[in-house]
Amino acid sequence: MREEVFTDLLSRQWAQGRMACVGLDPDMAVVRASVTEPDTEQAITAYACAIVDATADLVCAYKPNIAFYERWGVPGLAALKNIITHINTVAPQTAVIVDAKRGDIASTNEAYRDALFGYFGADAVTVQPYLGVEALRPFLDTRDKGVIVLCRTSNPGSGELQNLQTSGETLYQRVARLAQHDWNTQGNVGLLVGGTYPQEIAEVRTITPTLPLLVAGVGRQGGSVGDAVRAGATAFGGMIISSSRAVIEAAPGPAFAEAARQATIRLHAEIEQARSVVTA
Ligand SMILES: O=C(O)c1cc(=O)[nH]c(=O)n1[C@@H]1O[C@H](COP(=O)(O)O)[C@@H](O)[C@H]1O
Repeated sequence: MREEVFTDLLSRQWAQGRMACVGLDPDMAVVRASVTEPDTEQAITAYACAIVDATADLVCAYKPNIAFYERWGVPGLAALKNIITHINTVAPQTAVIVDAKRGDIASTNEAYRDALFGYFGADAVTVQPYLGVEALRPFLDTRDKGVIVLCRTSNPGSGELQNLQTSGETLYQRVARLAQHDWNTQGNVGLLVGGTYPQEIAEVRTITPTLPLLVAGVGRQGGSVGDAVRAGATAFGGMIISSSRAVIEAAPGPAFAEAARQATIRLHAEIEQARSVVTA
């Protein structure tokens, strides 16, 4: 496990104007079209590491979703480990958020914590709060590591549960309030908000003036980067704006890495443009 504290990594990146994040969710058809390595572990590793090399100066974080590695079994998980090691080597100031959406009883969460922070070396993970804060303790008590709690997700059906009214507020507002006032005792909690719901991002930001907000759902899911940033950015940054397919699948084929760089430049520019309005 490396020593860097997640929130320190983030603050330094924000201070340098970086809020973009590239989601490393490799689709095997795209990988095969883009690199020549026949072996699954080597192909996924080569593909993702080339994207890292092409974008590391532009982003505050990378967000591999573990599902895209687990689906290939041992070679996929070995590739994920290789990629995180590569990021730590070539971009040691860039955070790695492993998107695993974990959350189980506390003893099982201890096993998830050891796998994600210990074995894989994540700086932060995504978790779901459905079992309550007591169950999330193993993550929350790892104070150097970020714990990003699903609050208002980007998918069309997210309101089915997250919009339910609970004591005069919605469930996602309640999650935001608990995160800000009760769960963040170690200063390592963030919230996931969907870029497809800027109004809800604004509500969450009102409830949580200080927590980092991870935004997914811009790019291929159609969320507006500008609307998300205007709804949730703070004077210090405050957000991690993540895009996966729109960046890493920008041009499957030999020029995939350069195309990913150009897509990341556009993402960064959209963030910058919206931030200039926020901070003006
Ligand atoms: O936790 C997440 O990152 C997440 C939350 C959410 O509400 N919506 C969402 O799309 N995600 C993840 O963000 C990534 C989105 O990928 P793209 O739609 O290709 O940018 C995937 O890894 C999703 O699992």
